Amino acid sequence: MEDNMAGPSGIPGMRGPGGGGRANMRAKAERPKNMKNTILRLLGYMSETKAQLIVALIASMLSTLCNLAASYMIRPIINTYILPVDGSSGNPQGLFMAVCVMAVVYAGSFVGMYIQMRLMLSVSQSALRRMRHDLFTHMKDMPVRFFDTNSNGDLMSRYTNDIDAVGEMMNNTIVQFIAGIMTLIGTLSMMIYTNIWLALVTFVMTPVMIKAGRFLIKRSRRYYAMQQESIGRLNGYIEETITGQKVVKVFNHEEKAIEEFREYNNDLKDKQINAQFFGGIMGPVVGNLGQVNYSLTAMLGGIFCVLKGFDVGGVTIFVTYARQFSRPVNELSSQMNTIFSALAGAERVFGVMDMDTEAVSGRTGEIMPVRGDIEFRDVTFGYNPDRIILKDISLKASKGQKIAFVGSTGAGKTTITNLLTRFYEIQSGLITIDGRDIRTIDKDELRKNIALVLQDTHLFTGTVMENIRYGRPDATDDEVRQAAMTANADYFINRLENGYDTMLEKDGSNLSQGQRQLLNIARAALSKAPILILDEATSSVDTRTERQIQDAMDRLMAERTTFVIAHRLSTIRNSDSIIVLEHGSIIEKAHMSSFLQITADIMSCIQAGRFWDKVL
Ligand SMILES: Nc1ncnc2c1ncn2[C@@H]1O[C@H](COP(=O)(O)OP(=O)(O)OP(=O)(O)O)[C@@H](O)[C@H]1O
Repeated sequence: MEDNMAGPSGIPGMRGPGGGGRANMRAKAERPKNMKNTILRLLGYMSETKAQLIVALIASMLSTLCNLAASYMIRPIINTYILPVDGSSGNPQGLFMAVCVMAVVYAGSFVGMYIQMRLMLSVSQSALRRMRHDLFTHMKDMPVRFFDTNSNGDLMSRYTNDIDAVGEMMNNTIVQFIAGIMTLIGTLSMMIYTNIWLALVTFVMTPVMIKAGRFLIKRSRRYYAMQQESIGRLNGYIEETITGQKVVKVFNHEEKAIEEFREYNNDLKDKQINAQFFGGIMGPVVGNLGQVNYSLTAMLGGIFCVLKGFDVGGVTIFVTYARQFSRPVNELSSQMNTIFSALAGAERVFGVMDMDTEAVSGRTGEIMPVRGDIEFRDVTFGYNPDRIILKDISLKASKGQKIAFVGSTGAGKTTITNLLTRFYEIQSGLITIDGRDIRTIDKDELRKNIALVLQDTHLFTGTVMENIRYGRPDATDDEVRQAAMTANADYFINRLENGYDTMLEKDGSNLSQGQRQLLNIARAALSKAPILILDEATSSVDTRTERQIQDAMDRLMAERTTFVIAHRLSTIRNSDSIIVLEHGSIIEKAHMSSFLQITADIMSCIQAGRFWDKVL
């Protein structure tokens, strides 16, 4: 068996249909992962329940020994009570007693196996719980870039397929593997002890069996890694299609979706056929070689009995051992399916755990108050260093000012806000808050000072009250209600069946779009953050709701330094300055100092950019 688990089994950046992670996939595939390391890390996870693991191993060892001893007891039973070597007649009474003793020894083997199975369940489930916990806590600290470039389905499959595969291995395989090796050694020793010449037959057959096993293992290992990858890709695609099913339907993309799905599905089928074939064939191939071994030893044993006076009891136990010997080899090789699936899964999980997280302190409690003066100085940025998105951006916002960003789609408005929150780091230039370089401010601290209202509202499963409280977990019920009033949401919440205790279904799908936006605003209103980022919703709602939302946003912006990605003329008019972006550069900055100025500025903006289409 080779140490290196080659191939793309541990590819954390792999993405489904979008393909964003393919480059990542290649990069990782170049660096083969270390199988030994993976096993050691998995053992590390099992060490929490070390005592149980040790007892399970001892129980398994006792079970194997009892099994070997019980098998050996057949020899004296035959030679003493059935076909006594001294030629006397059999002894049924003695035989009964001896068989009873043998049954007790077999029962010992069963009890050992039972104890081992029960303990291993607890060992493996504790290890899996820790793995899931570590993966989840690590993932929460991953930078936004990680989630932008990995499909949800692919990430979800780390928690499902990959960890399940590891669980399957921990539950059964490890003990079976160790018990198998022990049975192998024990059986071999007993065979040598019983008859060295017959044992030689087995010795000759063993390398043949191992060689055949190794060949198949090598092939199936590669296909197993590919199968896991393919599952991740398929999951990613299913997840994208399910979440975007409204879009799929409305654009009549069902056929196309089915076609693409078919591709991924076929790919998985091909990979699975290969993986299962090479994994599954291993058992029968090695098993049949074992049968050859069994027949040869039976034949030779018979000849020895006739010609050399070898005892019948000896032959009987030898053929039993010969059969027993092939069983662990057979079992060990068929366990390889599970083992490789599990190791490929574990490598994918560890792959994510080994990725760099954002440096966050995880500090909770009071936030260090900032005033909210923001400055961008010659900021240049690209999501990929070779494709610059923002060029030399310089702007200033004093405490409480509202800056409206306008510009055609893809101009870089959202990107500016991504930099202020440090979801992405700038390549050059400087961003300061109250004169402090934001890179010197802890990310947790920084983000606690920023409230964010995004276009796509995200509501969690829970009550309305809990969802608003997400903005500040320590807020009292009264404060939540107050925030809902500020957001103009109080009225509609009170009319819900259970008011603030109404459970929101998946992502608030039992609310209207306008209501979801109002809850989003309420959440930000609850936060005491002095800086606000507002991505104004473009979706149209009825005029009354529109007015309510506008009103709520105006109240939200009061007293806070606000960056608003503006889509409404009213928002632009109420801003202290507007910044027109085009292809990542500021092409116009206009300050709203007087009515005349407003008109002039808007006119110049119309001339400067195509944003007017959008504003209207
Ligand atoms: N996560 C990302 N990875 C790589 N490129 C990105 C990413 N997000 C945005 N971009 C690119 O950055 C550019 C600016 O995008 P941005 O989202 O800032 O535009 P925008 O002005 O907010 O557009 P819109 O009004 O349509 O929301 C676009 O060309 C886009 O393709």
